[in-house]
Amino acid sequence: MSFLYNGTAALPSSSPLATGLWAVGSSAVFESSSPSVWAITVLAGVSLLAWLRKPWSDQEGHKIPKGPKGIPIFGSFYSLTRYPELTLDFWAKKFGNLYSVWLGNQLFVIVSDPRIAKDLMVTNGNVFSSRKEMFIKSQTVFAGRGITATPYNDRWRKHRRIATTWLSQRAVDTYSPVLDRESLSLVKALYDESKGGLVPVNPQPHAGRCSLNNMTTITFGFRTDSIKHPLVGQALKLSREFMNCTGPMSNLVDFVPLLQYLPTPMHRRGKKLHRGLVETYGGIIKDTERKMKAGEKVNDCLAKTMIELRHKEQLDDLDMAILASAFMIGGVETTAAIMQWFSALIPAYPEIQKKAQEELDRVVGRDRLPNIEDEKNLPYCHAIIKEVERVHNPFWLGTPHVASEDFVYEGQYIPKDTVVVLNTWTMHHDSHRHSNPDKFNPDRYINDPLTSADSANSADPMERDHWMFGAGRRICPGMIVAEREIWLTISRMLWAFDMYEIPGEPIDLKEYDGLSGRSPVPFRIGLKPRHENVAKLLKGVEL
Ligand code: HEM
Repeated sequence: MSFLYNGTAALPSSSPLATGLWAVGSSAVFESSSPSVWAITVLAGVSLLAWLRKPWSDQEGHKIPKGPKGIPIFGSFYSLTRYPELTLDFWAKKFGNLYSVWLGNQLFVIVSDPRIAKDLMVTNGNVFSSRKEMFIKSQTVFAGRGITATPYNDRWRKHRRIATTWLSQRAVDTYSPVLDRESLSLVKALYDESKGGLVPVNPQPHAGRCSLNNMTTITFGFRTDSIKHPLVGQALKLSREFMNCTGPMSNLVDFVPLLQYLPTPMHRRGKKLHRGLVETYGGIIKDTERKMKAGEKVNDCLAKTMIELRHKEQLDDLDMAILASAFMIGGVETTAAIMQWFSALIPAYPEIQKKAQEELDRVVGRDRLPNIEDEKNLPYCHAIIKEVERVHNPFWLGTPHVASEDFVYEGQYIPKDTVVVLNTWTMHHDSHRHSNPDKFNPDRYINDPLTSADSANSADPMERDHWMFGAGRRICPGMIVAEREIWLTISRMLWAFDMYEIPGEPIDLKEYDGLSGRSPVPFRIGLKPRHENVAKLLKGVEL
């Protein structure tokens, strides 16, 4: 048995953390036509010098938080693998709740405690609300535009303001009928595909289309009518590729600047993804603009708002295409992943399903489906959703923030430009906050009636339900729409179906699709309608 270098020394090489380390690095860095040896030598020399000049302490002698030292040039990059959250958790146990990691020349500070998260990202939000302009995600894929990857500046404020006009509580109330319709359509699609409960179904593409339709309606004012619609495949492919290309700690080329001058496969993929986003979503916006100019009817949507505001807000075509892309990426894989993890997980817990269905029968009855107003009266169903989100946060590393000035926190130095990562895996598995954290147990949330959006404002950060939506001024602005959408789909699936595992087809809850965003690997489940009103009430529902 061999051991990994440095901070992960206790992890056996047979562990999932150890597999494929060098494979990740080498394929991510060089193309088959490698540059000449002397170019590599120069690159290595310059990178080594930069590595040696790193800031380890400030002028008053405050040191950066301790952490794994890493190796010259690459830092600890090779200790992170397909499961970076497990490595971060391992280091949190070794170095504490605030530690540092170097990846190439980039310093990361990893936050694994709710109080520190609040102190830094909320209380000192003026310092910790920026983003690093990552080479692949920000510079290549988003071309410096959009809201998600933009530093804390006026462009970000403008885009956040425009995004919020479509994501605030008031806005979401106006288009709740859309969310209502799409969740019904999802249940109907599952019912039809299972032939009324007779054949197994993979719910994933249906969940994907449901989230997609919500976002296309909000962003572009239209919906798709089946999972075979060309936009479904194209949009899901783009967001999957985005998840695979933009992990906050997964691209060495982001952290070793000289590699950015080499023709790496990742750079090529980033450029192709950029083109795909601009052609697909920029193309729809252009079409919308053409219709508006021709006096054709265009439903209210983000695209229409942007076109109307383009001169006042000085939005160019690229701004609009990338802001729309942020909705189509941020709002699709995320909510769909929660629906998918729920569907993968719940068949293993028939007693939890039964308890939720007894609550639904008691409060809602069988003559209608649950709706938004029912949520406050269905604490167990509400708790199931929070527990799915705790154990299967689709973005364990979230979108890191960046310190925009030097900061000293409890005697530890966090230099300007440090990337700050919320280590939500450790926070969601902290046994002081969540007893027996490896157990799927919705009861832990039974006395928590708050929405996640309200919970994020809890005075005591230890009371916050989970950290799936991030923290502080960059917290996910799509929380309200996401929660509403997830509530309607999951409560209605519980109302309509007994969900069970197909004999001989175990569902893998550990492996996943996607590098930075998580959804389960393909699986099938049985969906038995619970009573005859299911068919009756779904009759006539539009697919
Ligand atoms: C389960 C669903 C979702 C999850 C888990 C999720 C998660 C996140 C996280 C972790 C962040 C970064 C927060 C931070 O920096 O602290 C974020 C930002 C963002 N999310 Fe979501 N999100 C979800 C749904 C949505 C939806 C439905 C939209 C709708 C458009 C959306 C749009 C955005 C945008 C635009 C940002 C960038 C905000 C900024 O940088 O200022 N998200 N999301």
